[in-house]
Amino acid sequence: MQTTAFTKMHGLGNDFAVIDLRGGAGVGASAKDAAGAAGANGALADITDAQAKAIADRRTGVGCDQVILLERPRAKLADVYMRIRNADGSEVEACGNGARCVAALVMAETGRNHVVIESVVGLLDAEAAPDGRISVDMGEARLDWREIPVAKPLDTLHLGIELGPLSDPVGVNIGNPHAVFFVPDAEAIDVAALGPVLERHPLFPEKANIEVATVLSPTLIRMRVWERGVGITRACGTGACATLVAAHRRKLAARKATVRLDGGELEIEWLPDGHVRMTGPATTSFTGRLDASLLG
Ligand SMILES: N[C@@H](CCC[C@H](N)C(=O)O)C(=O)O
Repeated sequence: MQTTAFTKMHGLGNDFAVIDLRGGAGVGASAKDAAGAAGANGALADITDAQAKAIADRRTGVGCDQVILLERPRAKLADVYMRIRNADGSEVEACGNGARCVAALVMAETGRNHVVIESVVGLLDAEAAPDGRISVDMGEARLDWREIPVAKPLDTLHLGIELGPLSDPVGVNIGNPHAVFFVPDAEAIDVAALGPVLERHPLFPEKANIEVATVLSPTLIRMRVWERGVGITRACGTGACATLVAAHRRKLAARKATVRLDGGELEIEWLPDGHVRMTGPATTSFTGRLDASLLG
């Protein structure tokens, strides 16, 4: 029986099961090539919420924060189409660490050091940096209350909600919704207790990723994250982008800074055109095959 292949990858410990649904032809192949290719996952067209959740399960599945699906691109300029499912099975719009991992895979496949990833939020340009890290243009940071989104008209620089030691976050959308709380000491915050309550706060109709950040200097920010649909993760690329944008909007940081996460550091720059550039590592851990019971 044919089983489904996956690649286990991570960006600073935020880990993924990457499943290739392109029909085995790889990047740049024509539809004819794809149809004729004996791809490992040729028969698999999609996975359900329940299957994604089973794959992500750390006790009985592969174990990961997100399941990432690679599909054939829709846009002419793109090399690959990326879809993202959180560990709870929900499909979401963006994943920064995942984008670097997908870029690294496609770069290895094509031999190019510049690739374009398509997703539901648009086209993301990715480049290999000389030191081996991957730099991705994550698109424009969106700041209007409707774009976060929040439930009512508000200045997103001061969302005004509070819970315990956390208050008045900044709202930022980097393809997905984030609420960034600034605190004197991020290490002292009980993210595991506060994160799930804030994720589901009525102000966030699509829920939100919750960041707790301490600005250590204008170019260094410590950030911890509670990811929507997952929980605490060791790193969140879009969360790091949102944190830098929020810190700059609050006049706490420069336009370019290092964001220090549990799993390591990302360089983030909010460019004058409104786009956010994220630079960091992408690591392949191993390849494997899904147990058929996970797709049952
Ligand atoms: N780990 C990601 C973000 C994944 C999606 C997020 N949990 C959401 O629900 O929006 C990253 O690196 O950006």
